[in-house]
Amino acid sequence: MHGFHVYDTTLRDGAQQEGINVSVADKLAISRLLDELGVTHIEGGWPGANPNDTEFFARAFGELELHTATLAAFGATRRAGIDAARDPQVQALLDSGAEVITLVAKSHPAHVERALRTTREENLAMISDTVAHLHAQGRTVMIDAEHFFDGYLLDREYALACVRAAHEAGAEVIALCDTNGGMLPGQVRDAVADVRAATGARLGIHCHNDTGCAVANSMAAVEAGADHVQGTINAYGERTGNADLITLVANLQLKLGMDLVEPHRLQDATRIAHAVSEVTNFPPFSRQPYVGSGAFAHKAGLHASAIKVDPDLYQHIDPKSVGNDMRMLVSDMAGRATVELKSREFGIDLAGNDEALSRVLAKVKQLEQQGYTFDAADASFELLLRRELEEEAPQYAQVESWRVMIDARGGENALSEATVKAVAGGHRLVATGEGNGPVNALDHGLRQTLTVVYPEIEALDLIDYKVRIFDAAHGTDATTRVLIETSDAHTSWTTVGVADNIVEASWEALLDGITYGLMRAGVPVR
Ligand SMILES: CC(=O)SCCNC(=O)CCNC(=O)[C@H](O)C(C)(C)COP(=O)(O)OP(=O)(O)OC[C@H]1O[C@@H](n2cnc3c(N)ncnc32)[C@H](O)[C@@H]1OP(=O)(O)O
Ligand SMILES: CC(=O)C(=O)O
Repeated sequence: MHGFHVYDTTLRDGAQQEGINVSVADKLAISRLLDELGVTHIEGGWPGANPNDTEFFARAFGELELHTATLAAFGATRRAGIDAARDPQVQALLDSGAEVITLVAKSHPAHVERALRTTREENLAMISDTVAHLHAQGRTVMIDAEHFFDGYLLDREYALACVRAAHEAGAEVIALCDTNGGMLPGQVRDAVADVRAATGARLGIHCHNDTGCAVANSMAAVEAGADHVQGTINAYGERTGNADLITLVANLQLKLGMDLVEPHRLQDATRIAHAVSEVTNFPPFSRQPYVGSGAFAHKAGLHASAIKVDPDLYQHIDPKSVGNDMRMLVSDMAGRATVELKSREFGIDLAGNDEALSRVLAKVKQLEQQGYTFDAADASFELLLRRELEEEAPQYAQVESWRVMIDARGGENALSEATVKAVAGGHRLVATGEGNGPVNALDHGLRQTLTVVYPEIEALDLIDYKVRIFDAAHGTDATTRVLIETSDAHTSWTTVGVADNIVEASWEALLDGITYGLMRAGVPVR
């Protein structure tokens, strides 16, 4: 009896995604995260194809201490017309030291004849010779049967012959690949069931997402008897990507009751998916199933009112089982229940306080109509809430005035200037900041003015700035919304400002960003 394989190909097929470029150090870091997730195999790359992948294997065996995963090296069957033992590409796979070697093999007649430019018989020999050679060297060999489903639909007998050639030569698993990603679940289910019955081989599944069905197709294959699934973290991969491995594992484990990874590892899935995003430098996708920041976020007021009774009424699993959290989003679609639940996130209990709930809700709806957006700016909502309630948000300074001057010369050397006047800590403060634009200058001016009394401001950084113009047709009368993300190096928060000009909207979002940061850090009003 063999165990189910959770085979990760983030470092190989995931790295085939447009825009991903991972160094050896990145690959080592991702491998550690994959091992924490509990995958059984990490496909590290194609040794011999590029220096990075060769170096990865050379370093991985010395530097990685893997607990759940085995490293697999990826390569191709031998070239047509040469002995497997004399093919340098096959030798590089052996030289990598990997215990598991996965070979991509053709199983579609048109690919054999037109891409490989060889005969069907020679392709079968390429498969069996290469598998037998690597097997004889003591390696576990797996096959990625490329374009399997398209080939199967065109010429079932030939596709089966490729699977049999690999199986009989000693391949442990033959992963059937939907290389072009064009299959639908019914087609995959039928083909896998048929191949299994016809060959008796152990089957795996490798799907791409071109029909948006990579996970569904992989599930269908498992239901038809495949016990090896391939996928990538965050669904990275060639074109539209591969099956999202975390979604797949969560579906199989939480929905079908399969025992694939230890529950405490799945409970770390959100952190791991986001940590991989950090390494690849691709921002996490908020609507990603299970691990997206929005996967358990609720905006509609009616949802919140039911969630107040029982969160399970509007969620398909407990978010904690994948390390995620439920969140309430406050917007003009909110009801009093939304405000009550959101306030609870801030440690404010408004249960039964209908007057306050209605007041805050009315304010939110009125401001959203003017262009504010609180579902994207939690920090501004918390400040609004505290300002509306008895326990006011701290007011760290009374700003008397601010003004900005823009250097009309423009160009690289032109600096804008902002002067901010405020009263704080019993002093009247005035300072001027410079910046490479009016908002940058205002940010510096505000900080320089308040730092004298609140040196904690130095730990706060503006990390993102977004502008949206409403009613652009009104030209210079249009409304501007600014969202500013501020960070204290551990976490970040977003504030919103709306005005009929960009500088005023930015000022509001900037001041709230700093106020929120000081409040969060527990800084008292001085
Ligand atoms: C479906 C997939 O995603 S499989 C993974 C694909 N990944 C990659 O291609 C990334 C790494 N690839 C590379 O670095 C390069 O393509 C290399 C090093 C593998 C080969 O580079 P080159 O030697 O310059 O060859 P090139 O890329 O032009 O052509 C590939 C060769 O492999 C042959 N080939 C293709 N598939 C297979 C296969 N399954 N088995 C054996 N040979 C194959 C082709 O016929 C071609 O042979 P030819 O040079 O005799 O015409
Ligand atoms: C092997 C592989 O990556 C594919 O067929 O898609």
